[in-house]
Order: sequence, then structure tokens, then C-alpha cells
Amino acid sequence: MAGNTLGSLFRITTWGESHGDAVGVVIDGAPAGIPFTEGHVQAWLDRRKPGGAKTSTSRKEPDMARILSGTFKGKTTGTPISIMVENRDARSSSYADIMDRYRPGHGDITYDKKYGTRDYRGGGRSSARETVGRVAAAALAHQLLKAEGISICAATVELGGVRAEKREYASMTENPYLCPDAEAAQAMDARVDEVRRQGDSLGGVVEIIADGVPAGLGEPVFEKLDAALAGALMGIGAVKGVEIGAGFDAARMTGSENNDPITPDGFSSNNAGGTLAGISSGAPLVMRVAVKPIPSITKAQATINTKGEAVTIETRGRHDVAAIPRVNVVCEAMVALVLADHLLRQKAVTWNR
Ligand SMILES: Cc1cc2nc3c(=O)[nH]c(=O)nc-3n(C[C@H](O)[C@H](O)[C@H](O)COP(=O)(O)O)c2cc1C
Ligand SMILES: C=C(O[C@@H]1CC(C(=O)O)=C[C@@H](OP(=O)(O)O)[C@H]1O)C(=O)O
Repeated sequence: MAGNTLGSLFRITTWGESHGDAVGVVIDGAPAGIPFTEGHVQAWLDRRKPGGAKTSTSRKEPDMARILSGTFKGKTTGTPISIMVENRDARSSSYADIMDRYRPGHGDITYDKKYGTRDYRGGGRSSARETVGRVAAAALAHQLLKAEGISICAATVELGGVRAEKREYASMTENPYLCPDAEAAQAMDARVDEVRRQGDSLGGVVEIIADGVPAGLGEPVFEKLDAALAGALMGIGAVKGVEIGAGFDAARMTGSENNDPITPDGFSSNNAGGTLAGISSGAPLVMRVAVKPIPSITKAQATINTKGEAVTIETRGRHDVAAIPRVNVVCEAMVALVLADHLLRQKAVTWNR
């Protein structure tokens, strides 16, 4: 698969740069007859768009989705679906400082090394603006999954070193950080204020749970479900680690502690996080991602310019203080895209059952 494409049967290609005319996605391989309108897309894009949360960039993008092809009378037709979202508030002039110097922690230096050229107006395609296309495509993946009784939810379980001890999911949407622990959310808020004043940024941990996933999704060897999920989640900018189930804690357990007992009523624990041998077990899929602090900060940092000379940089432009909570819906999108693809693959395996 080429670098801008994800999936095998449910396949998406995202396109566009942060400061180009528009960003978007082409979805190929979606079955016909799935209810899918701009309203479906908009509901997901509104959760991702900048400008809402306190941690968010002040770039004001309306993020209005236009479906250009592949639907008729509110349903998919089985033909390629193209979705476009215009960039309306790029303000490229404030990015002159990164034209010839590299931001530590961002992709400026590696894009230059790989391509020998770079769209320095914002992060170009390395900007999380590109995730508009992923979230728009995932709106359709979620439609497919919903029809099969699968739902996905991403919660903030750590931000700036403040950990959520509780998992009160009903309270999650009552705070700006999508944290299932109201007390922890307050401490997160204070931490965000403090770090923003310092011209710095924060990272955290997002936990994603997919409920209702049937047993049997995933391939036996190379595209194991856990590998596909980890790859898709790691493919989000700023994600530096992925855990499935007990994850790194499993390394510290004995076999008898880690094995999930199998009973006539199902598994009595879920250290495996819903996959065994790369195939879903029917237990909820549980994943956690480590999200690094936003690289573009106004605090002065040492770097080099395009001539290789040592310089300092105080990054201007409009940036998030933390990718959380906007990254949460992107995590849900990546999981939805992988599951929709594997669901279609599994229908091929079970066609005469
Ligand atoms: C939702 C989201 C928002 C982000 N916002 C910014 C931002 O405003 N400024 C920035 O420099 N990086 C931001 N990032 C992180 C960069 O996109 C990312 O660090 C960069 O592409 C380099 O990739 P890497 O961190 O995976 O190595 C954001 C990431 C996500 C997922
Ligand atoms: C605009 C969005 O977020 C952007 C994500 C981002 C980055 O480097 O990831 C950098 C900033 O934008 P720019 O590309 O203009 O530097 C953020 O504002 C968005 O998500 O829609």
C-alpha cells in the first residue's frame, strides 16, 4: 500500500496540505446502500475541528464537509466516494520563520531529507490538519460498524502527568478533556493553564475501547488485528507508543496472572485486550496510545537552519497546547477504519457459513 493509503477492502487515500486549498479523502471499496450524508461526516468533523477546547489551536476552520461523489439519495452507491473540506483560515504569512529553519520535534527536517522540498506553510501534510480526511472517511466506517453493533470510544486517561483514577464514562463529555474522572479533569485544567503561560506544551495517554467486536476479525500472520490497530494508531502524528490490553504490564506478570481464564460465559478478564493470535476474541478491544507534547512551542529552542547552521527558534503560528482532546476522535477514526476493513475481509471468509 502506498504511503497515503490505508486498508485493503475498505480503502482510503487522504490528500491535501494544511495551507493548500483543501484537504480530503477518497474512499474506495465501501459497499452500496449504506446511509451516508454530509450530516454524518459533519458530526465527526465537529469533534475534531480546531477552536473548541482550551488546549486547541486558535486557527478557526469551519471544516464543512462536501461529498463530491459516490452517494445518491443519502446512501452509498458502491462507487468511489470523495469528500472535500476547504482550508479557510491558514494565515500562511506567520510561518516565514520555519521556511529556512527546522522545528525540533516536527517533520520539517525529515520531509526535507526525504523529498528535498517541503511545503513550509504550516506542517504541510505532516500537519494534523490531514486527519480531517481520516475522520471524514471514518464517519462511513462507523456507519458500517454501527450496523454490526460495534461502537468505539476514546477517553483521556492522562494529560500532563495527571492521571485519571476513575472510569466514569458517563461524565466524560462534561469536561473539555474527555476525561472519565471529573476530579482529574480539574487538575488537568490547572496544568494546561500553567504550561500555556510558559509557552510550552503537554502530552498524555488516550484509552480506546471498541465494544461489540465479533470474534474472528484479523489475519493469521502479517496483518494480525493487533498489528493493524497498532500501525494505524502509530500512524497518527504525535503518537509515540501503543499498548493493547495489559500491554507493557504483561511483561511483568506470570503466565497464570496474565492468561485470561475462559469460562462458558466468556473470558473472565481481558489482559489480552480482545485479540489472541491476531484475531479478535469477542472481548472488547482495549488500546492505549502515548501522545507526545506538541512540538511547536513559543519557548526558544536550539535548532539548525537549512544551511546546517546553529540557530534558535520560537515557533509562531497557531498551535495546540496538547493534541488531547482533538486526537481522541482521530484515534476512534483509525480504529474504525481498521475494523471496517477487517469486517469486510471476514465476510469473504465466512460467506457460506
Ligand atoms: C490532533 C493533533 C493536533 C496537533 N496539533 C499540532 C500543532 O498545533 N502544532 C504542532 O506543532 N504539532 C501538532 N501536532 C503534532 C504534529 O502533527 C506531529 O508531532 C508531527 O506531525 C510530527 O510527527 P511525530 O510527532 O509523529 O513524529 C498535532 C497532532 C495531532 C494528532
Ligand atoms: C489546523 C489544524 O491543526 C493544526 C495542526 C498542526 C500540526 O502541526 O499538526 C499545526 C497547526 O496548524 P498549521 O498546519 O497551520 O501549522 C494546527 O493548527 C487542524 O487540525 O485542523
